[in-house]
Amino acid sequence: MSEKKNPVSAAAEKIAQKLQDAVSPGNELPGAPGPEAAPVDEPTEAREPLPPKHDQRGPDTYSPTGRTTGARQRDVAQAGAYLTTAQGARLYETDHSLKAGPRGPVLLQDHHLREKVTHFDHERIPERVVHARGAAAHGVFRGYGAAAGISKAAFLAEGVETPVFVRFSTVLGSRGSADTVRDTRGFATKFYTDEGVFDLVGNNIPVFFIQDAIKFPDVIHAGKPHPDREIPQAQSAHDTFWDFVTLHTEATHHTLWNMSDRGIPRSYRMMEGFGVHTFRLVNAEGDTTLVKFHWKPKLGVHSLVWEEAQITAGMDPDFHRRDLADAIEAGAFPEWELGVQTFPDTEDQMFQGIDLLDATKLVPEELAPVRPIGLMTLNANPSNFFAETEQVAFHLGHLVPGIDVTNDPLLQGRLFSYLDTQITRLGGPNFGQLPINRTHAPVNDMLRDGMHQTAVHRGVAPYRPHSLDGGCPFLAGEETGAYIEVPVEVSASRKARDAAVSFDDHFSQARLFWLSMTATEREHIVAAYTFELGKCWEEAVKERALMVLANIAPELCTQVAVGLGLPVPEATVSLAPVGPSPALSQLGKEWPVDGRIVGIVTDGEYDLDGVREVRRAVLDAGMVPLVVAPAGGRLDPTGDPVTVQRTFTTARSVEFDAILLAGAPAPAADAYGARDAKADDLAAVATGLDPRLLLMVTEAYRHGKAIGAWGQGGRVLEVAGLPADSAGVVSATDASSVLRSVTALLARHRAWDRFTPAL
Ligand code: HEM
Repeated sequence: MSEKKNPVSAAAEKIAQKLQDAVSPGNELPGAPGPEAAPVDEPTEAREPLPPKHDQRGPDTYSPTGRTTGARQRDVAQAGAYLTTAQGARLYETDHSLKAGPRGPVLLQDHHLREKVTHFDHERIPERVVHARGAAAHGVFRGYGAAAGISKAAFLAEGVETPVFVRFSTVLGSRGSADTVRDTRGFATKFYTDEGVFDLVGNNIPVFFIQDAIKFPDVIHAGKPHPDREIPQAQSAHDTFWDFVTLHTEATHHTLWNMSDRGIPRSYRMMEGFGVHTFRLVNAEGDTTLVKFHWKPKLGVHSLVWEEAQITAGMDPDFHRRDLADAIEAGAFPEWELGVQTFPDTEDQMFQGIDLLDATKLVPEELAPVRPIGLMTLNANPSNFFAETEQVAFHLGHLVPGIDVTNDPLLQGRLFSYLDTQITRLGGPNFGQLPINRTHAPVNDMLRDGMHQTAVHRGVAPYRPHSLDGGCPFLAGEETGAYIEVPVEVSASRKARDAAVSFDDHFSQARLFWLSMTATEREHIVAAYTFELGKCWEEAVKERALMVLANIAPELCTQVAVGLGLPVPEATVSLAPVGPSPALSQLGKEWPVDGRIVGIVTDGEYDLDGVREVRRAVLDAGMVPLVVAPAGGRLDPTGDPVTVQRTFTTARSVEFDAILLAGAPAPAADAYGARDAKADDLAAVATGLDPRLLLMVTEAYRHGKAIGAWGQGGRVLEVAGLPADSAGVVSATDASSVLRSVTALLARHRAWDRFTPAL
């Protein structure tokens, strides 16, 4: 089968299958592989979350009498054919409570009722105080060995494979908020190494709002909804956020990234990740190197446009979550290379004038290239959201030999905060025993008791040294043990609530970022500031924000001021003499098109052969075709049927990366949809085209998406007023040449020429 030769294509086909509108049995996609037809090089077993090795350790099953003290937890969860109570008693009824007669009061003795309702009453745990909304996946990390000279961490050695669990998140929103809001994204990775767990808890933005963790409660209080009415949800477009970031101008650089396209990623699969802080690596000889960690996505870094992000938040609030899960389920496993920028571990911990302990600063890749040291592949979805994604607990203090922290004051505060919050969030100090948090290395600690203790520890002497339990745990040597502090000198100084003078520079790198953007990206930034500040109520906050922008770039400040209708202020500092870092721009590069979603619009009759052909070609290119028609069901059911996956009632342009027009569907093909047509769409109806199709096409055009048409499809372009020679619009006589041109456009993500930058 061709799917076996081309796993990407097979993966795309499976995504297409997954994305179908409620397809009835027997209505499968023609040619779609069944579950048994998984691609050969992606065995289905590999997609199962790997059971923690620690599951087999002694204490779980130990009992002084030699019998097990209970079934192992994984056997308890839903084993057996009968419905039971939590105690394993089989139930014959679960829909009626025990009453004194059919119409009588409920009896207190009904244990099944009380157990069921009580457990339900306690099902929720507090959401994370930040990063509450997230999605996660299992995978594997494979070391390249390129870091062997600078770190003795065993999992970085060549060819070593380490299971990982990654959770992506937004920061400000609650658990139920939308995925596509403008925000920073969390990118936290747990490596289950043979030497213990290593967590890399980063973001998709390489700098942070604040330089010292003591301000974290403040920045989060400012960014979260206002405490009186708890609005707005999951947004920074409100007074308190802008009040904070303009009073604490160290936040300027991170805020600028949020206002750029990085604040609205197209997919978790298309985001970079950054460890943000500088870490210290230690090699076998004890030599140290300072590093910054980077995750580079194989699919490139891509973003939504703002209107698209807003529409998506309503049409599909789970857009990113769904995208990640569907891709993995289909075998289109997302991949990132882990890389490091390396710096000499000098006494001042500066690199070319950049303070490596200041988390509001990045080091341009042109000055310190990112050296790849391993590859991460996400290849399995969690089996249970709560057990895994919700209960996972990351911590910067989870370190392995060869990786150490630095004195970055933001990092130092984080070392305290995560364990502390998790004790509340996960209900006690034993959350490390939850399956998703368990290390895969053997454990022999002296931590005892506490809420939710599930280990049955042996012996009487949980202290060291001891002489009672017939063997005292060994201590590792300095070379192999973790938490050996690198003997860096701590300069004798006076205690002070203070920071280094270099921390006072709040604008130079914001300017560097601005200068690194293309004209189109700058226009998006101007629009984002104008939107966000336009949502603020307090004039003083807006004026202060303009003063901050004047210190970054006068042209940015002027454009935003025009949009807000406010005077342009003078800069309060002289503009920093910095140059651009072209690596920071997302544009001008070409990337693989794997997993891109292509909508194929048909009227249901015209050129169905072209539709079949283009659908097959989209799959062969590793992309996902979704057939859109006026009504659901199957087209040409007696011939070679084509399944309709979206109708004009369920489809919206935001779901597609590109649209192919194979026909020109008429309105009122479905009566309900026709009623949807608004009065101002009547003109469109008069043209003989379904107004919802015109909305889809004009929206896609506004969002810079590639649009292709052939045959009857060309009429849609005409009615929509899109000349066939406009940027990113392709018209030809046959389906294959249209798809060829559209695929080439997709490699650049959008038809960027369609935006007409003023800057
Ligand atoms: C470079 C700066 C920072 C980055 C990159 C960062 C990243 C993250 C990420 C990715 C998460 C979500 C982890 C998950 O998916 O479970 C998270 C959660 C959290 N962060 Fe940070 N953070 C930063 C700064 C801080 C600071 C300064 C503090 C506190 C002083 C802090 C406190 C927290 C807390 C309390 C949570 C919730 C943890 C949990 O409930 O498990 N973060 N952070």
